[in-house]
Amino acid sequence: MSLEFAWAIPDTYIGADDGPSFIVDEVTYDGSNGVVKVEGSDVKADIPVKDIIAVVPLTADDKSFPGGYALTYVGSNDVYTPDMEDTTRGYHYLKVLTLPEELNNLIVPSARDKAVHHVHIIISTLSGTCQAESFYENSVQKFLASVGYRAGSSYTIHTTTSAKSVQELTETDILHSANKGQAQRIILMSGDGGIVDIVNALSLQPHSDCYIPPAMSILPMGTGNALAHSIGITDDRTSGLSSLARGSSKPLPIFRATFSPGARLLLDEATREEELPVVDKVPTVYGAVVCSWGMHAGLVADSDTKEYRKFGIDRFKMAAKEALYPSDGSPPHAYKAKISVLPAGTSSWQAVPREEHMYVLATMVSNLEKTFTVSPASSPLSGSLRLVHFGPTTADEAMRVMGLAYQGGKHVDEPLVNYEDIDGMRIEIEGREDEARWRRICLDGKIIRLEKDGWVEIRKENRTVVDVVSM
Ligand SMILES: Nc1ncnc2c1ncn2[C@@H]1O[C@H](COP(=O)(O)OP(=O)(O)OP(=O)(O)O)[C@@H](O)[C@H]1O
Repeated sequence: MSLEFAWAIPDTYIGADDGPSFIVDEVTYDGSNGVVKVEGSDVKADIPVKDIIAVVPLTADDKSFPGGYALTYVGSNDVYTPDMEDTTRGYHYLKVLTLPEELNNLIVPSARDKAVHHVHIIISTLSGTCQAESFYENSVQKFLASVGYRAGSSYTIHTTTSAKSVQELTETDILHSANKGQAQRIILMSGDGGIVDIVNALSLQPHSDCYIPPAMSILPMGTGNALAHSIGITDDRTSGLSSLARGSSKPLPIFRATFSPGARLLLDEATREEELPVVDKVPTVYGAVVCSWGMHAGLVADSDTKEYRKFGIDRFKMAAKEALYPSDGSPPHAYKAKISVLPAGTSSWQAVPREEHMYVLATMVSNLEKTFTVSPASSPLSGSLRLVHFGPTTADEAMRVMGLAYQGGKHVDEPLVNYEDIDGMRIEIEGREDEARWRRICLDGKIIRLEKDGWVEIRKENRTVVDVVSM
């Protein structure tokens, strides 16, 4: 099987402004190892099919390639002969005259061939290690241009300026259009925080009868990126671009958390606090990823500082070590509360037969990080809610057990760990924790402090407010 590449076009080369052009003599496709081989006088590359973002049919105005295709893929410096310099991993763009059948499923229509509904790009500047703006400028913008989308006419860019930016945009523009029955695409360049802001802004207000859930494409730019990892968006090297180009949308399952009246959202490294939104007189927050208390909530809260954020994903492990091995040499904290669960498919609450706890985490996703499989039985977007929990143990044992989550989720096979399919969970502090830091709840990365006799209850929510795009 052979492909006929003509050249890489310098002005549409994605990833650098002055990419050189190449004459390609021979291109072959090897189905057995899924690799497209490009060989020419000054170019040589093996392109794994996994690295191909999209194949776009060229329209009649591409006169030099009538009936051809534009092929975009994640490039690397192996596309060049050694004497050519390229230090960036960019997104390359080639024109192809004939396409082997095996690549037909990678074809997406050009924006010029279809009606474009409204597209919002949200660039969350402070997510993760602050890469969203540069990824937009160096890659996303150029990729969208290669499939016929132009900033301004076919999409609107929204760059965050505060922690409220995503929420404000969603509850004004996006909700308004959804309620008018308009189909929308949100390209979200953030971590899980941007997702929970969108979910809440769309869930807390009433919907019209003609409400259309916006379709959200995630380009993961956060630290954990739990939802993106759990639904396969990061399975290839295209940083979410292949799902954006070729994915389809499915309803995003969510849960509802209700809180006691004195619960407060902690902000700005816990220097500020806010009341929670109220629904039917009850403080309410919606989530799509996780609700935890104990060790996990503590380490997310403690590591959400400017200092820790510099360390990227390592901030969670660093904070976990500090929580497990306190500097005064004392053992890790034994968290005290009454916990009840509503087992899946039942209608009666059951108390967890344990007074003290270390790890209590309910989740709708499988992975909290790419390799941290907290709930191995959770399948993508299935809507199941699973609870992982265990009681007090030594720091070394907690490290060992949760370390097994990095081995495909083997921690759930440990006798110490309880793992349950649930429809709901309730945590009641009952005045048993004096210090505020032991009463922190993590909800999709947001930190909410309960009062001394406070409580939180979560339940699966049976409605769709937003769709999510995945392969
Ligand atoms: N310009 C800004 N000014 C202040 N806050 C911002 C700004 N841009 C983004 N933020 C806030 O930064 C936080 C980023 O959270 P996000 O979840 O996207 O990234 P993360 O916490 O690194 O990743 P993850 O939740 O996946 O681990 C959000 O709370 C968001 O509101």
